[in-house]
Amino acid sequence: MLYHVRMDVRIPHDLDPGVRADTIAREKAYAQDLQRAGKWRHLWRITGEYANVSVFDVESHDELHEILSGLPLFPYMDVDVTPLAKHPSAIA
Ligand SMILES: O=C(O)C[C@H]1C=CC(=O)O1
Repeated sequence: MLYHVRMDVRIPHDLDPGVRADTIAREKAYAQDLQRAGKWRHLWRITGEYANVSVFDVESHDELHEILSGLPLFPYMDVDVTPLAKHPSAIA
């Protein structure tokens, strides 16, 4: 099942710089592991924003929820999920 996910990152300005750097480093490792596993199929920066659009390929709503809620930056994100279905005119 494919899902379009938009993540807007809102890290508080007063967060300890060490905690910030550690959280971002853990987020990167977590995201790259999921990409290698084929679960996180696309990851794009939205130009000019601390936000991304992503496409996930997972088995269920529950699996996606588990992945998203496990993001180290999850406490500092607004997440918007859109389930994707096949378009009848798509050729691939
Ligand atoms: O920077 C972001 O968009 C947030 C998050 C998503 C992947 C990652 O490494 O960080």
